[in-house]
Amino acid sequence: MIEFINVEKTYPNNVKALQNINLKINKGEFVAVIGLSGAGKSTLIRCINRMHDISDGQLIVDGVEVKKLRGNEIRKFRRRIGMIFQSFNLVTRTTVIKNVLVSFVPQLSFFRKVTGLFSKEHKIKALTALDQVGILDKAYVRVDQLSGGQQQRVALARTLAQNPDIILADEPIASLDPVTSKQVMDDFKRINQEMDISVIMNIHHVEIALEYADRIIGVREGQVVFDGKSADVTDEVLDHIYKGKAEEIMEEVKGEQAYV
Ligand SMILES: Nc1ncnc2c1ncn2[C@@H]1O[C@H](COP(=O)(O)OP(=O)(O)OP(=O)(O)O)[C@@H](O)[C@H]1O
Repeated sequence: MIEFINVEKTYPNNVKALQNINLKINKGEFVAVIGLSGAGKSTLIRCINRMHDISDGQLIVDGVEVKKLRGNEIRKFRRRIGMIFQSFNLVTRTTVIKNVLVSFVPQLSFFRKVTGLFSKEHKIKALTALDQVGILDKAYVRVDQLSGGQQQRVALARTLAQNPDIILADEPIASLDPVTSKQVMDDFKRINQEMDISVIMNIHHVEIALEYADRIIGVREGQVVFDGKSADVTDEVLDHIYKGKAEEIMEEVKGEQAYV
């Protein structure tokens, strides 16, 4: 379980990105975090694996208080939490399987690190992960020959190969077309359901969030302003989460009408 207790995050430039966050996310949940740009979605997700330190409160992941972890403990902790980014973060000049095998590097002996020799067991794990996201046939293809959706699947396979309990996804479909986005979201859903891996995703596409996530966390100005089932998200709820944006659009429309 992931638990936020009165979590606050203030960046060094004094921007208060998170305030008074109290949340409990159970194992196996599929959660979408939605809200305006700058609302604090990325910060909220990135505190979970300590890419960002919280400024106050407690963040507890499966009984571990994240801010108390030191050095090697942080590396070990992060191995249980996969992270998927909008930009895939792959080495595009090399093969798909090598990109997945990279996830095992921290576990290798010095000899294997230096020689780049992966064990048979690691190779089987990497191929299994590629099979789980439907791109086993691409294992020996160079990443730069794949489509955006296929590249995101490689990133997902690299994460799966670590055998994570939690996957954090920061705008995973932001640079994909609608059809590919659906395919990648289907992968996330299947992984969530079949492997019981919690998925916490920051996403701009509200309709997709509602279609795939079981739970929606709405963030506005660093605070949780909605936390409930996707099925309970009405237009009024969305107005509340995106308050301010509607007025801005109306002003823009008015401005354009005046121009016309
Ligand atoms: N490294 C940083 N240093 C200082 N301020 C930051 C930093 N990262 C984010 N912020 C600020 O914190 C606030 C929350 O940012 P965050 O990136 O979490 O929002 P977001 O909801 O994910 O936005 P987007 O959808 O545009 O990515 C914003 O005001 C942002 O400018």
